[in-house]
Amino acid sequence: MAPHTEQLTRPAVRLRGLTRSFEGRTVLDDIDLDLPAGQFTALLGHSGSGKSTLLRAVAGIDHGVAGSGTLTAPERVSVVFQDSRLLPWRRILPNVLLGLDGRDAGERGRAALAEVGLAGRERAWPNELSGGEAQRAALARSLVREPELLLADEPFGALDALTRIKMHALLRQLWERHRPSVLLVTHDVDEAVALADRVLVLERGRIGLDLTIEREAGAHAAYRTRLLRALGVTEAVA
Ligand SMILES: Nc1ncnc2c1ncn2[C@@H]1O[C@H](COP(=O)(O)OP(=O)(O)OP(=O)(O)O)[C@@H](O)[C@H]1O
Repeated sequence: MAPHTEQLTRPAVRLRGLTRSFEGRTVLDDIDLDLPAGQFTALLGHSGSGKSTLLRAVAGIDHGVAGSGTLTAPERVSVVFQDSRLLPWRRILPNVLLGLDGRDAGERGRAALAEVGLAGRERAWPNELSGGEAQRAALARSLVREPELLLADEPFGALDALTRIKMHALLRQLWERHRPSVLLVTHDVDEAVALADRVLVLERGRIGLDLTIEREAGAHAAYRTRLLRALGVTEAVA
């Protein structure tokens, strides 16, 4: 996977006037959004605010949903979900390689597995992996396709807190190495601030806050407070 040094000027994704409704109820209301190439963006919002609907629209997998708008997105898009979606009847390497061909596919699959810390587990069955390992395999399956855009819908939502922290470090490391544009859907404010360079807050069908995250020591708490306020959340302990 060739790292590129592209400037953050050419948008990888351009959405214009995106509207989506279910049974007459508008979930996304005339959204315009540019995701610059190589940027790591997190999308925060309350449950039901339309985060997954927006991600599916960007992925082009919301056929049959009522709506309008235009989308420009790269050709190579990978999607990771909360559940690894590994096929239980295939070993890990064939799962990672699913639908790929070419003489070097096996080698690339092994390299991707090594990169996510699963070297030596190529012949394991999905049910032999822990939840965290299964998500590592899902990341390898995405990476081996060399995506220009990586869409992740709460990929760590089902993991325990410690595994989640390790996965955060892994995802950030993979992003730094390969620089795909990333859109990460999460409802975890700390996850958004820890990983992303830009955090969007979705509310009432619109992007209510568009926050650039500067990686400075000690800045995390201030971003956290600002995002919680935007979400209308009060913490029990100040
Ligand atoms: N296929 C569908 N048919 C009907 N309603 C839907 C459909 N998909 C989503 N919705 C509705 O659209 C709204 C937004 O759903 P969406 O899954 O995008 O929210 P979300 O922010 O991702 O929520 P969560 O954080 O709980 O996953 C919800 O009210 C949901 O019930």
